[in-house]
Amino acid sequence: MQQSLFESQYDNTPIQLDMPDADLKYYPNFIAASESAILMQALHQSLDWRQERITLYGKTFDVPRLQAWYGDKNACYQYSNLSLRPLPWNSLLLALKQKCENASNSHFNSVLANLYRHGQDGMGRHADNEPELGQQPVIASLSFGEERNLDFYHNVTKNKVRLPLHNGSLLVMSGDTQKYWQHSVAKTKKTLAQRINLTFRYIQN
Ligand SMILES: O=C(O)CCC(=O)C(=O)O
Ligand SMILES: [Fe+2]
Repeated sequence: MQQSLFESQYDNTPIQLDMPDADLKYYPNFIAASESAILMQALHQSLDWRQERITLYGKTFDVPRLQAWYGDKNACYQYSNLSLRPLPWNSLLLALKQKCENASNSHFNSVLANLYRHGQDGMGRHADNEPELGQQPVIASLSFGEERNLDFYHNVTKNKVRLPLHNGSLLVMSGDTQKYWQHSVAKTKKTLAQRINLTFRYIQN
């Protein structure tokens, strides 16, 4: 019999976060700490991490993190007038995708991987509300390594909620979350170890 990639009994009971106009389910111990350390190292080594650049007001900057985009062949997304093709899945990403699909009862065809190398890496405020994600996208966000805060901002009430995402956790964002809330990963001057986050998505074509 094939051995399972995931040996441990994980805790698959989510915490439903009490935030208006959002559907957020948090699984603090989705993957056991011992496994998360191994998975983090495997992701670090096996993904094709790239330094993307963005142009803002005529100036070009390095994005403050490394990224990799994997998925089904046809799961392209539009980015600054470019149609970006994903890299083909590897077996580790496919296994993690399956695990997130089972938990969230959803289907994903792509994943954006982000590597935050230290405290000075982060992600600016945004919503994952691109048209190709549909009206009420389900996004499964898996975190490995250093705990970082995901800060939510309500578009109308300006309410702020800070959610620390810890090693081996899963956050499933669905319903109207992207419509009413933006989120960011703040930079910090603190000395922090690396973190890898995977956001599984379904791109409609
Ligand atoms: O790193 C995180 O927890 C957030 C990533 C994110 O918001 C995204 O990939 O869209
Ligand atoms: Fe996001």
